[in-house]
Amino acid sequence: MRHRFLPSVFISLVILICIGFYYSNNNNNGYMSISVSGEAGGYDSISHNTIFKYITKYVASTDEMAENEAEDEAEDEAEDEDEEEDEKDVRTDETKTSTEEGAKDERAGGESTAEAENKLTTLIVAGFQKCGTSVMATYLSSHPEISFSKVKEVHYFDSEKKFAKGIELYDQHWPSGGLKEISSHTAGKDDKVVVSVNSHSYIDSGVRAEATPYYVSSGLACSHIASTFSSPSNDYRLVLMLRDPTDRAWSEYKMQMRRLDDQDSFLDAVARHADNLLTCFSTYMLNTVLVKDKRKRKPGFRGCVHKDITRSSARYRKLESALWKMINKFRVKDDKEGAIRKTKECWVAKKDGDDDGFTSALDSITMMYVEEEEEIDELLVGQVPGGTAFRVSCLGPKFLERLPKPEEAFGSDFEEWEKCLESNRPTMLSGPFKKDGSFDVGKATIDELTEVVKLCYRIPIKGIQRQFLYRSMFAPQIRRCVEAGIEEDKIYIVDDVEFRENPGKVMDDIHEFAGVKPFTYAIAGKNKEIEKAFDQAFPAFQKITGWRLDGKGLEMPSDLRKRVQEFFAPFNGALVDYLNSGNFKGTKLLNFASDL
Ligand SMILES: Nc1ncnc2c1ncn2[C@@H]1O[C@H](COP(=O)(O)OS(=O)(=O)O)[C@@H](OP(=O)(O)O)[C@H]1O
Repeated sequence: MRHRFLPSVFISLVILICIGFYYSNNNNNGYMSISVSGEAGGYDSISHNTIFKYITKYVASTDEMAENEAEDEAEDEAEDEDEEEDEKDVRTDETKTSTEEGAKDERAGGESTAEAENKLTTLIVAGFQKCGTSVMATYLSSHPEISFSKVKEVHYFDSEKKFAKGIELYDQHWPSGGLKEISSHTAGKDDKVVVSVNSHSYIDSGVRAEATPYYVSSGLACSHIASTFSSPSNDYRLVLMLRDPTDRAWSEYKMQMRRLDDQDSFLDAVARHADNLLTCFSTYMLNTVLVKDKRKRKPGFRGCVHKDITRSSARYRKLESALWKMINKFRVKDDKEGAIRKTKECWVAKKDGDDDGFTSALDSITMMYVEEEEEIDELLVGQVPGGTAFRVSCLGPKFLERLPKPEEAFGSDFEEWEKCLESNRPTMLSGPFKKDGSFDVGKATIDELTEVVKLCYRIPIKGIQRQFLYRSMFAPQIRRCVEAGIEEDKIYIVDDVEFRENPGKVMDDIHEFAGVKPFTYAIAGKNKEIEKAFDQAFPAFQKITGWRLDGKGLEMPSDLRKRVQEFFAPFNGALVDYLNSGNFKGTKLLNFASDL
């Protein structure tokens, strides 16, 4: 008994001595202590005891971590593909409630048409950006027979990568994995009826909805939609919202201004919470190295960074991946301990550095965030008291986006269009060109126009998008969708003026189009209430994107407005002709083109 027990005691002792030796060694080399700092600044060293406790905790929680990490990896993989637009609307579905009068009565009628036929219809608000899609999403998400996606914008059909992963990925955006959720109504405060979506049973039929206005502009989504929903029991409907193209373009400009404000406040937050970020990251690196697997991340890294930084999840993820890149740079492949040392140097050396190069963690983080990425050797900037300092730059200046003044921004859009026409003229049909060689939109057939637009706009593109003109070229984009296989009578066209002035009527038609029962929205037409309901349904959307129901302020310069209006006049003509020649549902009388 005694003999069997002794070896294990011996082994444990050796392990403990090794760990102790390892950390004492590291701590004695002048720059190896793990720095800890509070948000107020200043550093303390983590004692051996703390490290030991940390390791013990780490070992004890390995299984749990492995699970979390697997989840994190899956999530990261999915998230990495997301584009800027994809990040903007995280909806916690549990909070989704909407106050509606009369819902009880409406539901008393029994099953919806779609349910009765046991078919699933996916209703997609597929366009156009800045044309009121969020208001439409707010209404639809309040309808008792419509299960709305957990985020407003799903961005599945516009991504080759996501689409390749299969419909299951899409289905996950609905609470029951894509299956229709039937909501019921319970009496709420003041005898109003509360629609509570989450607490109800699920069925595999009915109507689910989402609103990704980028779909129609992506050039990819429509063919993906057409090929996905090809059976009558698994059908689709598209809603396309239209607005005066000049107002739409200006609304996009204003939104981008707000997003840049958000970027700047993110940068401020990084600077403000740099010490805290540094501390989190030190711990994160320690754990990463111990795990000895570069893909494994410490669960909770996100959790220990201040929410002002994580709030903008797209930006936060870029920052995190930059930090991760940095770890890999400092990693010495065949020498894990060396990797630890180097990784730590990068951070810990700064702890004692006062004025020489790195005045504080705050400076170093800010620098890392804004500077051009360089080779590892060039990152060495010399000695600071207490250790070697590494100047680390992980995110390039490209990450910092700036929006030119309106005239310049639209000006380069005009230029791009002209240049494209110029360079593609030889390959285009000769019909729509004027004598002076310029392209005559007014003379072009819808197919010629569509061809030109396809040639001229490279899509999809990433980052803050400057496609003010392109996104307002409605007709060719609708045409491209139809070419891709979307049936005209499965497209419902909404005119924004009619939608604002008579939302009840528009929604009645859409209910019929989607196959759900009529429903009266108590919030219809009341901007304040719509905004409230929208924030409830998609809490992060406004904060992250700068979305506003009414993007007040900043008038479009009048000369620019005139120029843009003139540019779009022939496009409006083409749109009216096209809609009237087709089998589209919804309105064909567009207020913004009423004088044509
Ligand atoms: N009821 C109603 N009907 C139509 N349009 C409305 C309505 N209410 C708001 N708006 C205007 O829609 C603009 C925002 O559009 P989206 O929600 O589609 O924006 S986004 O693409 O989701 O970012 C935004 O435009 P701007 O105010 O010009 O920026 C809103 O004012």
